[in-house]
Amino acid sequence: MIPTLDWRRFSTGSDRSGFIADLGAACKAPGFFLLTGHRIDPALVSAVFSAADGLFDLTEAEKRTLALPSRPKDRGWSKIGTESSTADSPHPDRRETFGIGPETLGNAPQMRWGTPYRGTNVWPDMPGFRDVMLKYFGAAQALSLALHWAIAADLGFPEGWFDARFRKPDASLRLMHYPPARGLEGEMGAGAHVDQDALTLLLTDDEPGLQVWSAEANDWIDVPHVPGAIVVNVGTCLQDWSGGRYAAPLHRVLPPREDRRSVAFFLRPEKRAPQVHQSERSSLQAWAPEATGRHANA
Ligand SMILES: O=C(O)CCC(=O)C(=O)O
Ligand SMILES: [Fe+2]
Repeated sequence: MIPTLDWRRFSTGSDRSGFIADLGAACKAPGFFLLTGHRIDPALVSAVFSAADGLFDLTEAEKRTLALPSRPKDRGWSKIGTESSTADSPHPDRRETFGIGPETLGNAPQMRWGTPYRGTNVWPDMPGFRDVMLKYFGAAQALSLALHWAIAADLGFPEGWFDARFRKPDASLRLMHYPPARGLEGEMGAGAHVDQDALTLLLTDDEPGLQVWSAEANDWIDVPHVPGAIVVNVGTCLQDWSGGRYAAPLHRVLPPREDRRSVAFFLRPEKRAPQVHQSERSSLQAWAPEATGRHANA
């Protein structure tokens, strides 16, 4: 149900047109695919998970020093139960998160005013943590930009169309830890939502929980964990750029049986709106006006 695509078909040129066609089909439905052959070092991925485990293992008092309450979701630590992926849900997400943004953007003067989604990173006092995260941030960003070359070809956009929009991409890395379910009514790891970015690259561990809504099946379907594969999904920004040909799929995370970890990399274009709830689709116009087609050269 969730297609697997081997990036080497595109990157080595062995089957570019086949890869582009399969990628396009996957982005239309279900809007999720597994990417293999991507050349992100498995040792780097393990190091990211180990560093994330180390962070979430800190005491609550230590983690509180890494929380940036004015900028939730984007940078720093966020405690279990403080956020909700689904609008107006009485059940907050049962997960703790740690967000990292682009270092360079964060240090620009206009980024220091507490604007939501902007700001400087906060780093735990843990040897190697920052280096590992920034190295993975760079690798995930490069891969997500390269995927857009194939996407441009599928959508019939001129070469470089996306490059112009991602010259200084705004992106973030979110480490997530879902504690085991307590079995309470309505409990959810992450409520049903669509991602408000162009593409999301997700690393999962082997604890199940992630599900995507399938219109075809008229049901939730499990997104499998395939060792070494990266889970990729379409966000609302790319959905709009594609004129609705691609779908930003609704997905959620069920409360896991055992501790579950995941690492999401969100790629967005340069322009960003003030922080809005994920359900407020009209807000897209504020940060990706070209997505509406009304500002073709924005
Ligand atoms: O943890 C996961 O597997 C997915 C999380 C997610 O969908 C998100 O943070 O947007
Ligand atoms: Fe998501």
